[in-house]
Amino acid sequence: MTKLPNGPKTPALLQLIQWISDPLNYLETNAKQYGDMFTANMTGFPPFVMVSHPQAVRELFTADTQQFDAGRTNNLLGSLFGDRSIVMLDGDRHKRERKLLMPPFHGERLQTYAQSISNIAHKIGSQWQKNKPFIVRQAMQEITLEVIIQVVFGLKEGERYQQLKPLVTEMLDSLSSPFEASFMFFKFLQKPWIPGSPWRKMKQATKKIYALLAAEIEDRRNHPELMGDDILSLMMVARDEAGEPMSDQELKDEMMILLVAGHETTATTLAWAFYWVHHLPEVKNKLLEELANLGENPNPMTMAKLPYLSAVCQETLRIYPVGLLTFGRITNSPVSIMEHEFDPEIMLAGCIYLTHHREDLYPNSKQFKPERFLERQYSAYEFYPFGGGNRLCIGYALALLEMKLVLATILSNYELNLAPNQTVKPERRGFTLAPSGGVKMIMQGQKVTTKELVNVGG
Ligand code: HEM
Repeated sequence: MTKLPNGPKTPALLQLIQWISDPLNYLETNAKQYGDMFTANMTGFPPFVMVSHPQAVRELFTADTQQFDAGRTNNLLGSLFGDRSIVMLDGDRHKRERKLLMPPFHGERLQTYAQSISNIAHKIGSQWQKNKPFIVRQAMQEITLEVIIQVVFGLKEGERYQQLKPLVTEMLDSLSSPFEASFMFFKFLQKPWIPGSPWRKMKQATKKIYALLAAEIEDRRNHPELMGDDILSLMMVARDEAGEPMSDQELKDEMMILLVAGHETTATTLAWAFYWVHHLPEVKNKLLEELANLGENPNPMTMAKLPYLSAVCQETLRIYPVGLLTFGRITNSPVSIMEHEFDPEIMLAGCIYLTHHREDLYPNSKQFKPERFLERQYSAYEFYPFGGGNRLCIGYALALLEMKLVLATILSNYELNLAPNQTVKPERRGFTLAPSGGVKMIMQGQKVTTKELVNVGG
C-alpha cells in the first residue's frame, strides 16, 4: 500500500468531532503542521486527503473523470434527500443528468430571471419595519427560496407554492447548530424514533415535501398545459438513449436536491455579504458610489456587471466559502497528484477554505479586501468557491447573479445597519459555514428616488 500524506494522529472519532464543532480550527491547525496535503482520519470516512495547493487542485479537477467517483462520497446527503439525484451519480448517468440540468441555469435563460430576482428582493425588503431588528440570513433565505421555486418549478403562487416554502425552511433549520448538524455525521443518531431529534424533524419535513413534489408531478402528467420551461417540466419530457423517461423517484430526488443546494448556500453567502459591507464603511461607501453612477432604475443585467459589486461578491465567497471542501473524489484506480501516488479507494478533496487563505495568493487573507479581485485575476484552481471539473456547481451563475442583484437592489433602496452588541463568527450550519446568529440588522429608512421626490412635491 502506498504511503498517504501525513496527517493528525488523534483518534478518528475525536477528529470527526473537531471537524463538526470547529472546522476552521481543524483545517488551519493541520495545514500549519502538515502543509498543502494532509490525511484526515474521521470515523465513517475512508482515508481522506485534503489538498490546498493550486497545482493539486488543478490535477484533481482536470483528471480523467473515470479516475474518480464523487457521487458515492455523498451518501450523507443521499440518506436525507434521496439517492437518485445528480450529486449521488457517477459516470455516464452523471454526465447525462448534468447535460439535462445545465441549460436552465445558464446563458439567456438566466437573464430572464434577473427582473424576478430584483422584484423578489424589493418585495421582501418592503416587509421590513423601520428600526425593528431582523435576521438578515432569514430574509435572504426567503428571497433565494422564492427564486429557486420559480426557476425549478415555475411556481409563483398557489397553494402548493405556499406549502412548500415553510417546509423547506423547517427542514434546513433542523440542522442550524453544530450540535444539530452532528446528526448527519453519526449513523446511530439517525433514528426517526428519537423524539424531538433534528433527524426526526428533518425526516418529517422531507416526507411532506416529497408528497408535494409527487402531487405536482402527477398534476403535470394529467394536465400537460401546466408544463412550462421550468426545470421540472424539462426533466419530465427528457428521454435517455433507450427512450425511457426519468422515474418519479428520480424526478423527486432531483427536485429535492435542487431545492436544498439552490437556496441555502446562496442565502448564507448573501448574509455574509451584508455583514461585510456594513461592517466596513469604506466598502459600503465605494459600493454605493458605484451603484449611484448607474442612475435610476438601472437594467438588472447592467447592475450585475459592475466591477466593484462583483469583487465584493467574490471576496465574500473567498473569505468564508459556504462549502469548506469540494465533494470528495474517491480514486477508482491508482492516481498521481503532485507526484504523490494514491491507491484505489482513497478520498481526496480540494480544501476551498485553505486555498482561499494561502498567503502567497491572498496576502493578509483574513482581511476583507474586494480590491484583490480588481488587481489580479485568479485561476480556477486558486479561487474555486463553486468547486470545479466535472462536478462544478450547476447553479454558480444563478448564485452569482442573485448575490449581485439582491445586494444592489437592497443597498440602493434601504438604509441598513448592523444591530449593536453582536459578535459574528463563522459557525457550522449543516454542511455549510454560516455567520453565527444569522447577522442581526436594522432597517433605518427607505431611500427616496428623485422621481419619487418630484411626485411627492406634486
Ligand atoms: C453561493 C452559492 C453556492 C455555492 C457556494 C455552491 C457551492 C458548490 C460546491 C462547492 C459544489 C461541489 C463542487 C465540486 O465538488 O467540485 C456544488 C455542487 C453543486 N451545486 Fe452548488 N453552490 C451554490 C449554489 C447553488 C445553486 C443556486 C444551485 C442550483 C440551483 C446549486 C446546485 C448544485 C448542484 C446540483 C451540485 C452538484 C453538481 C454535480 O454533482 O455534478 N448550487 N456547489
